[in-house]
Amino acid sequence: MEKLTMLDYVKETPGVLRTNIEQYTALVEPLMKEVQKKEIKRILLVASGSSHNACYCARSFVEKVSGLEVRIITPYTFTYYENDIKENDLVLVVTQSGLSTNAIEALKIIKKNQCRAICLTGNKNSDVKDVADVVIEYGVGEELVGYVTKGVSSLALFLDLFAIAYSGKNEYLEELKKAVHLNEEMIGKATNFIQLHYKEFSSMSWVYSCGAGANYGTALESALKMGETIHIPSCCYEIEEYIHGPNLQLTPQYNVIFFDGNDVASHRVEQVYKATRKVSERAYLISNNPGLADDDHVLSLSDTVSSELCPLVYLPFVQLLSFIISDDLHSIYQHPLLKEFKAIAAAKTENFVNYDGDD
Ligand SMILES: O=P(O)(O)OC[C@H]1O[C@](O)(CO)[C@@H](O)[C@@H]1O
Repeated sequence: MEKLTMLDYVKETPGVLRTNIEQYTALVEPLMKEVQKKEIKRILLVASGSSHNACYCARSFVEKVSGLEVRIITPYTFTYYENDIKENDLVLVVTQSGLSTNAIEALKIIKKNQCRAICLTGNKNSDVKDVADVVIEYGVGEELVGYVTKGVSSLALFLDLFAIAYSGKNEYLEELKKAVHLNEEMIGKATNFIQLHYKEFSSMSWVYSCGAGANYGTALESALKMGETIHIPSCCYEIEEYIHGPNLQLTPQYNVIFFDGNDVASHRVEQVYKATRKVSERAYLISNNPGLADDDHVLSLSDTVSSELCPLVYLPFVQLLSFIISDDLHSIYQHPLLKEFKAIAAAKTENFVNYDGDD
């Protein structure tokens, strides 16, 4: 059988998201059982890499709908510096593979603090089962490719669905369905957009991704995914922070991608994008800003969702850009010395199987 790719999983995602929305009460029930045990005031999400970014993609929606504060922290910082768990905290360690060594360490710290060690994962039979008190799957199904795409969107959706179940505000389900519809539209539109600017995208030496609000999560994932796959320096900035220093090194060679939430801040995104275009033609904007409809560096869709759900719509763009360019350039293969790196500092347990064959 042909090896599955990121592209296969990007295409599979809208169907999985639809199914998860349809079956959301059953999907979030194990987590709902956990929150019924005590009063919750804050959710603490402990996660790395794409799992961490998916939490950022969901945070604004979860806070708006549930009324709960959401804090996101990396497992390393949690384990060594900031693990003061409050009585009304719901702490969730999130790891898609269930094989990240730092997530396992975070679960051990939670147990040591005599709190409930809850793990959200893509695979409940993975190593986390040996340390967690309870392991809950978030409905990604199987994703063999390490450069996860389906897992990011389905994790963000799971957190959104949990907020709906927790608050009883079922009216938000319709907007989630609309976001999934636009996620599917984005797959086609992003593919065409990448082809339109193929000479520039396939010759990037470094790239900035800029977003704010929920799209800070989109920008984080954009930066991580391109760095992981295209193997170029790839940074994420909040929109306005980008013009407080990082912009000062701009030259016409710089690539900058902006994610607009189509909300009250859009006018400022437009200004920052237009300012960047004065220095580099390699600036791109994902936005439905009607004032930019004729600009072929702007990718827009047939409709919008509230800015809190934008990441669910925009993620296919960053995933496809990472896949198409890294696949065409064969850039995904790691330097041979990375083997020696991993022998000293491993991010995954020995049970991790590298499906991609890139190490
Ligand atoms: O969600 P997990 O499985 O803990 O993985 C976190 C991150 O670790 C990596 O697999 C790298 O080790 C990333 O690709 C991923 O985003």
